[in-house]
Amino acid sequence: MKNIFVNPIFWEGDHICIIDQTKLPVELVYEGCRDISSVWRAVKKLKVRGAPLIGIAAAMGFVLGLRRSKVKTWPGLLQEARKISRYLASARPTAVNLFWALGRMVRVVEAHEGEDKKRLLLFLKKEADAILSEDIRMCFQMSRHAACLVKNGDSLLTVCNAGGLATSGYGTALGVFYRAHEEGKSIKVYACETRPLLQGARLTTWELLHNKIDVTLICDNMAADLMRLGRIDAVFVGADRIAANGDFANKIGTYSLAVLAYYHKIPFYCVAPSSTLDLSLGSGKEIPIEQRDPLEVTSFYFKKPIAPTGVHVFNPAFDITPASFISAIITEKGLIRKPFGRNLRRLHGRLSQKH
Ligand SMILES: CSC[C@H]1O[C@H](OP(=O)(O)O)[C@H](O)[C@@H]1O
Repeated sequence: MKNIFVNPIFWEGDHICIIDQTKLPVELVYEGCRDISSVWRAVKKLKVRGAPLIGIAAAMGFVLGLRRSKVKTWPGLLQEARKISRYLASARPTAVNLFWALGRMVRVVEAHEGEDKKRLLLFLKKEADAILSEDIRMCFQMSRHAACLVKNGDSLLTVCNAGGLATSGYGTALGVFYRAHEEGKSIKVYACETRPLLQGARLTTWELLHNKIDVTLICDNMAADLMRLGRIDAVFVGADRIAANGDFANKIGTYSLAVLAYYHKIPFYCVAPSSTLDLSLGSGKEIPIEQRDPLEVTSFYFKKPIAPTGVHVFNPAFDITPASFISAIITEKGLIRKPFGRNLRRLHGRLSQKH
């Protein structure tokens, strides 16, 4: 088993414990979530963030919510389950993992209709644990499939945080870097700071330094020059939702890196588990993009204003990268190249139906 150095979420007795990622890198703060609204708030405020981790948190929050509910009998339990699912689903709209995980939890309730609540909760806890352990396995598998894409001495670029903090502990794009490092390859990572919430500056650098991987922090607007100077050998990013044709949503700024990489003939890879696939969507045009609080842009991480009051703000949390810009998508089932539509279906079948 590869080393997992960070545990972003876990059960602590009867409640959920999370790393509050908004406090990193200054403080490593663990916070207890004792009810469903604290899980919802943690996802909304990005205390817990990253597509796979949002799904894991939703599954655990679902268990917490039904356990604390006063409803004990049927059909009330099924109605309550669906209400909990709708509530948690309202936290953020883009990462399909949230809806995929909640769909699994509701299906467990439907499959055990009439069951005693105590036993039902055991089945639900088992499902939430499975979602977590599957993510651990998928992240390791993706890092193994992608190992052939990283050569000794490579300089790699990434955006946002697609690491252990965004998943069950090992990461998607960063899991590739961890694996390369574990195999003794000498790599250098350039991390885009990722305005406005600075997941790259705060979280990716924290993870990579913790794992003794050479990391250089850059402003988002410096990536083009690094590529022009021939300093980047490949780009690896995560994803929040991948449509059937391979278009995918990821942190805002990913699309510009894809265009730059394409222009500079630099391989561009998207690393994401099948829980991030939404094959019910034909293309990226159908992926909902979260619009966030303007204050994230008009202040420097909410600490001090950096724009005059009254300025209009455009603050989408994600953008869409068309499949044409992608060299390969890496899932737990392997390296998927063009034509993505056919190859995603071949490898992942009818996965990720409408949620
Ligand atoms: C492992 S993919 C994580 C994915 O989620 C991030 O978004 P956010 O920090 O807003 O949750 C970003 O898109 C990452 O690539």
